[in-house]
Amino acid sequence: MAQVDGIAGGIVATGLSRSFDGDRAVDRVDLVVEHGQIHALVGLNGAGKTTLMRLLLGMLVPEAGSVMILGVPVARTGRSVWGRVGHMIDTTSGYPELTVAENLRCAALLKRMEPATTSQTIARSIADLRLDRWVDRRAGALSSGNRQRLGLAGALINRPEVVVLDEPTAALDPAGVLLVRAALREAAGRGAAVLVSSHHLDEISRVADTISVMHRGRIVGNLPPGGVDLERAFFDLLLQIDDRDGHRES
Ligand SMILES: Nc1ncnc2c1ncn2[C@@H]1O[C@H](COP(=O)(O)OP(=O)(O)OP(=O)(O)O)[C@@H](O)[C@H]1O
Repeated sequence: MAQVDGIAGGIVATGLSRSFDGDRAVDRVDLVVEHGQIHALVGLNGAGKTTLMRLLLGMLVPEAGSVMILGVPVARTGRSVWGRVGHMIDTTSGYPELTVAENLRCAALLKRMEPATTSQTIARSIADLRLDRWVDRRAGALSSGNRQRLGLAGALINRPEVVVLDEPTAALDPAGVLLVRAALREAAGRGAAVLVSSHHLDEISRVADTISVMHRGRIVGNLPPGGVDLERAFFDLLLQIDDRDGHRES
């Protein structure tokens, strides 16, 4: 288990900041995503959730701060670490010209999975995400919800120890939402550190162990998982922060 200054975590971020054109998208964020936990990130459009996830995964370089993934500084991670991480940041996942089955074979290859078990793993993954009907369809010709299912199947194919999913249910039907919920529980249940963003407070509250609220690039507080009237608690927190920082709009 990754251990940093006494903090155990699949992901440990400290003081992360990143600006675009002089505007702070992520502002001095500290975050720990522990093994066996589902950590949800909620916030308004433009709050900085995707940018934070990109920083955590080394897709963007921070101006300040540091990230450790599975105990290794993100800038120094190699294939051995990335083979233990699964993520879905873009909703248009997968190579559009390849079929569902071919995309999953690519994902398995990139994760350096055992060739002997790859076919079995792909079959399991297709069944888990209920993609059976679409195995031979090109990713580019899938509906947005099935494309998202394909992205999830690819992200989870190697049973990763760290999972980062940006709005994994955004395009999904109610059946897909249930599958994601089960997949998140399964991942955390076997000890993975799971970070997931969502705009659906009630839905995320059913699975999350921790709900962090992001606002104007900062993590400004937590919501109680399973709590009642989370929307109200969410907006109360944002108003309180805006009042404190002089951002209140009349
Ligand atoms: N590549 C980029 N170039 C310029 N600005 C960017 C870039 N990526 C993000 N931003 C800006 O950073 C801020 C945070 O965006 P981000 O996508 O991280 O928010 P978000 O919380 O994920 O939003 P949403 O809920 O709408 O997906 C926004 O003001 C956005 O316009």
